[in-house]
Amino acid sequence: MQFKAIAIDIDGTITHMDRRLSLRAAEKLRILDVPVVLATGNILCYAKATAKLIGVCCHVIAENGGVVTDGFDKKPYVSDVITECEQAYDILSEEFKMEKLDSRHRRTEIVLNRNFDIERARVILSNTDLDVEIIDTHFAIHIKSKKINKGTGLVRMADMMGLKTSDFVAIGDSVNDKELLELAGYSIAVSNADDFLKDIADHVTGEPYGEGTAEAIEYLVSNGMLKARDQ
Ligand SMILES: O=C(O)COP(=O)(O)O
Ligand SMILES: [Mg+2]
Repeated sequence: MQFKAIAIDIDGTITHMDRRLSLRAAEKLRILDVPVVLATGNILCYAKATAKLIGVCCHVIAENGGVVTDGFDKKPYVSDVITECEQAYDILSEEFKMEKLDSRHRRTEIVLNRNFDIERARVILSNTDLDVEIIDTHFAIHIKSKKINKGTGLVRMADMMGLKTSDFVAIGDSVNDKELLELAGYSIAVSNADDFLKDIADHVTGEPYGEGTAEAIEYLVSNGMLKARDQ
């Protein structure tokens, strides 16, 4: 089966463990002859800069699906879900000293340094009626609305591109990639991924991090599942 596009996570999937971009993964993505959608928990300007620097076009799902755009200079779609996240943050601040990350640029969720007791925070929030969850991607902790995720972002993006979510291959490493991998027509987890993600993926790479993604793209191209440009 040939797929029409790829949606791919950034941290832990096209990077090394320390978040340096894997140049091998970037080069493999750049030579694909299908649209490359970066799908990330990072903020929009970070994701757009990553797309620009890799040399792929402008399809970005940022903030775990809260922010979606199909053009570098277009006004993005921004979900209206920040208020509950702020209320959750205010409640948790009474208990923990927390450090927000990128807060000036983050529009739909709150991201925190991984330096407080998440389990305890989850218990506190479970005693409220807020429709939010706390997720830990191993890179940061997100207080996010349960109404959005990279899967809802993919539905929106597919619609904008005139595609179905099943037309996509998806690659990821972490809990915030679950819905993305579930909705894609074919899903790949890099070998450093959380075990539960490897269990739901159609294919798991032998190599970890960006090396795993480079391996995955070679596999997809050599099996006729994605088209690459002639070299
Ligand atoms: O924002 C994070 O915590 C991780 O980012 P990612 O979705 O690109 O892996
Ligand atoms: Mg990741």
